[in-house]
Amino acid sequence: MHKSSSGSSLGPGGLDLTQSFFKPISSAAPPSPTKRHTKISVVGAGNVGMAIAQTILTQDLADELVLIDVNPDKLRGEMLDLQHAAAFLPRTKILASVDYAVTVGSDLCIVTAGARQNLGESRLNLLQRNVALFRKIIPPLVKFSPDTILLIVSNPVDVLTHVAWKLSGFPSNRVLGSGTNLDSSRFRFLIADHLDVNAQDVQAYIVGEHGDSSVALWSSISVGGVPVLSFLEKQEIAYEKETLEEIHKAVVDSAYEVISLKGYTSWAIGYSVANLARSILRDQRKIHPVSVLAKGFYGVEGGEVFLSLPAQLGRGGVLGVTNIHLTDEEEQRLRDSARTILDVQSQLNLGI
Ligand SMILES: NC(=O)C1=CN([C@@H]2O[C@H](COP(=O)(O)OP(=O)(O)OC[C@H]3O[C@@H](n4cnc5c(N)ncnc54)[C@H](O)[C@@H]3O)[C@@H](O)[C@H]2O)C=CC1
Ligand SMILES: CC(=O)C(=O)O
Repeated sequence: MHKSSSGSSLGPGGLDLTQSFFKPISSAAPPSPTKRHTKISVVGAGNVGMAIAQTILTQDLADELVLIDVNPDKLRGEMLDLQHAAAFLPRTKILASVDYAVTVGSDLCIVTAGARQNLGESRLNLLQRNVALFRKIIPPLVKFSPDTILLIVSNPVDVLTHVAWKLSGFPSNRVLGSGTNLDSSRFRFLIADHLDVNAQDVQAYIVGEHGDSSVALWSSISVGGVPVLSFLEKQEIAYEKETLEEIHKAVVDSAYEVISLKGYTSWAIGYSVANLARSILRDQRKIHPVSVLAKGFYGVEGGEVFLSLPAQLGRGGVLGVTNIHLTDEEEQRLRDSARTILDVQSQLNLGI
């Protein structure tokens, strides 16, 4: 007997044995109409797509998980490898295809397909190669799931989130990029390590570009509810501005270092994106630094630009942007980061 990818139990000769194994209970209540069936599609079954897929499975975030890629052998291999873990995981139907029809009715589409950085290469350098792919990826996703939320991960993530927004024709609340959710986790890890506390007790945001021009919001960092910089100042404890700059530089250098050591980054982005998927699909209304349409927030003007700001996420996608107090210097750095992205974006002619 084998279990088909559609989930039915087939005996020899294709005989459907489901009815023989189970006597239906006629009085059993039908499935609750309030329990939604949740479907997530992941485009790109590479290092990042598979790290996201496996985290989604272990965290029980979807009833149905779909993988899409251009490489059918890799795709089927990955699908089978995950399906073979069924006995150890919450029940999730796993499908894979090169045909986007399989994504129909997805609640969330996560795009990880595309070129990744070579040793020392910047994220922005990937732009032309990945825009060409997005022209093939976004239209069929939209066709089969017109009500979906698009979560972009491929780099350069901020510009590609803008491209996905344009190509989809969706309202901006339904298109976001994973942005600096990952950078902020790296930041929290480094601060926690420095202070020997738990990273989950550190509230700290990196905003702006997911890349070299990102901005660390030092003025709003708190640990266990204690605002760190004002605490040090009140206690007259001296700290070096250079130490802060070094921690931010370590965040910016993180991806370059991991890529130089193992060739790509995957586990942290897997957890980061699964964390976003949970907030969206379970309507958690949590605040995450993610790439959103930033025009008009924090003095960002001069064009339609996506970059990371602390945003509240729920079933409707991006519900709002929180109004954290920024120092003049932080606000200026954020505007500079927006300018960096806009300069790159201005080289694109999407013709949309
Ligand atoms: N935003 C973030 O924080 C992060 C973003 N990334 C980015 O994620 C992307 C993927 O990285 P990896 O998974 O390491 O690369 P990878 O090379 O392992 O996987 C890319 C996958 O995309 C597939 N692909 C190529 N063209 C496609 C198309 N037209 N349709 C569907 N699939 C297609 C390839 O067959 C491959 O399986 C890169 O752009 C990378 O820079 C990586 C880590 C973190
Ligand atoms: C590759 C990448 O964008 C990252 O790990 O931050």
